[in-house]
Amino acid sequence: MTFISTQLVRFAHVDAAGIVFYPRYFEMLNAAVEDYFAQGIGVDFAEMHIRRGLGVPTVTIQTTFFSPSKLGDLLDFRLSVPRVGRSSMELVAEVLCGDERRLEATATLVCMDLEAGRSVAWPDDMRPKPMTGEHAVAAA
Ligand SMILES: CC(C)(COP(=O)(O)OP(=O)(O)OC[C@H]1O[C@@H](n2cnc3c(N)ncnc32)[C@H](O)[C@@H]1OP(=O)(O)O)[C@@H](O)C(=O)NCCC(=O)NCCSC(=O)c1ccc(O)cc1
Repeated sequence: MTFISTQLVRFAHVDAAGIVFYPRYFEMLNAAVEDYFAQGIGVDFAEMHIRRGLGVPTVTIQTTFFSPSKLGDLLDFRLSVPRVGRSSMELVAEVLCGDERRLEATATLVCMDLEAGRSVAWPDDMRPKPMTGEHAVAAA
C-alpha cells in the first residue's frame, strides 16, 4: 500500500532559475508526512507535538533528483514504509508529476520524546504499519 499526498509547487518554492530549490522538497515531504500521520495513522502533528510532547525527527535522508519541477506543478508524494522498528521507521517517498519521476528519498524517522530529547518506542496508536506495493490511498 502507498499513501499519496499531492503538493502544489507554489511561488515560494521556486528559485531564480524557475525551478524548485531542493530544500523546498524537504518541506513538501514533511507536509506529506504530516498528512500521512494525520490521515493514514490518525494522530495529527498538533496532537503529537503539543499535547503528547512527541516528534518524528528525520535522522537520515538520501535523495536522488531525476528532473526539475516548476511553478504550478502538482507533485504526488507516494509514501511507503518498508520497515518499522522499536522507535524508528524507514520511509520511501517517490515523487511524480503525472508519469514523470522527479525525485526519490529514503529517510529514517524516529519517534522522540521532545522534552527528554531521546527516542521512545512508538505508542500503539502512533506506530506505523509497514506498507509497500501498489495499492494507493490518497490524502484527503
Ligand atoms: C532522534 C534522536 C534523539 C535519537 O537518538 P537516541 O535517543 O540516542 O536514539 P538511538 O540513537 O538509540 O536511535 C533510535 C532509533 O533510531 C534508529 N537510528 C538512529 N540513527 C540512525 C541512523 N543514522 N540510521 C538509521 N537508523 C537510525 C536506531 O536504529 C533506533 O531504531 P529502533 O531500533 O527502531 O528504536 C537523535 O538521533 C537526534 O536528536 N537526532 C537529530 C534529529 C534532527 O535534528 N533532525 C533534523 C531536524 S528535526 C525535523 O526535521 C523534525 C521533523 C518532524 C518533527 O516532528 C520534529 C522534527
